[in-house]
Amino acid sequence: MSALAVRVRDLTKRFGDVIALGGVDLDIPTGQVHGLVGPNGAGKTTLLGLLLGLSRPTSGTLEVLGNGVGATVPDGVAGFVDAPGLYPSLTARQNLTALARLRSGRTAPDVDALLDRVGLLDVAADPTRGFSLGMRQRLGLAAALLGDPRLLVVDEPANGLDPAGKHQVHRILTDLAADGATVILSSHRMDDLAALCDEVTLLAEGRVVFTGPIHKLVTESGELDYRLVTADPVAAHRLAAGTPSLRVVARHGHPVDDRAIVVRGPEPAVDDLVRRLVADGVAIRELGPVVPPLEAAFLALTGSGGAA
Ligand SMILES: Nc1ncnc2c1ncn2[C@@H]1O[C@H](COP(=O)(O)OP(=O)(O)OP(=O)(O)O)[C@@H](O)[C@H]1O
Repeated sequence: MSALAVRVRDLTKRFGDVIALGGVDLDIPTGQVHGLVGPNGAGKTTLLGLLLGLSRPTSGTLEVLGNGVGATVPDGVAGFVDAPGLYPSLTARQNLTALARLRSGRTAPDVDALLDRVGLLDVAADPTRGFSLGMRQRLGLAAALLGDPRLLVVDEPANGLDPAGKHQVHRILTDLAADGATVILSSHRMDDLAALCDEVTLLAEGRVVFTGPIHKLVTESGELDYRLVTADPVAAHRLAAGTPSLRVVARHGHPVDDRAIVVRGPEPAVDDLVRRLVADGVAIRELGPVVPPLEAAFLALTGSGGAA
């Protein structure tokens, strides 16, 4: 088996005048959960659709599971974009059985086991018409798992799920990767991506602006703002102002209240301040980044003003 589940070179996709993807290069190793993130309109859905064979590239090379993607998608690839397609008048069990027959020409023996795996066995006999968004996502995931995919491509798989459901879906995805499959998921939830993914690719305006391990993405944000609450805000302000490479700032939207100060600088300078506070006997009650580091990196690299 190729060490790469996905190999993309100079991939371009145009819709008329719109360049949804403009010269994307990307390697996704086998056996990892890989996150795709980016602002609205960055090209994530377009890329997922190309991987699933739902559309064809305008130009460039796209190899999946060691095979070039041409008129057909290689065996072993499954998933959904936007939302899973279901037959509303059929029950959950009937939906999966029908899909299994369509795909393999025979009834899959493991439909109930799959429904159990995604937490839908209790509602197996209910028509999917009445399913919530979270239930649809789970059934879509079960449908994608029908053929034991080696590459699973999913769009916001935890959309609409409560915390327990989200945990269950995350577990399914990480178990798949632990068994050697590759999972590519698109999400706007940076905390989900941080919890799930080995590596992430950040797209902006149809281009890759970062690809690699999450911890490296975090370092891309450079200086962060940290909110510091101490037992003695006056002393904390004085010590922070005297710490090299550190500035005391008040940011719009993050006003400094009378107990807290906000400092901006690299991590080692914040460490330095902590040592100074401790040496002066100033008790630290809270210290943390104002914007989570992943979100800060997202904003820095995409130049977005809004949240992920
Ligand atoms: N079928 C289409 N016809 C015309 N333009 C399209 C089509 N599909 C996508 N686009 C355009 O391509 C660009 C990328 O869209 P895409 O849906 O891939 O972005 P995205 O990153 O998935 O965004 P979102 O986070 O909002 O889902 C956008 O400018 C979009 O308007």
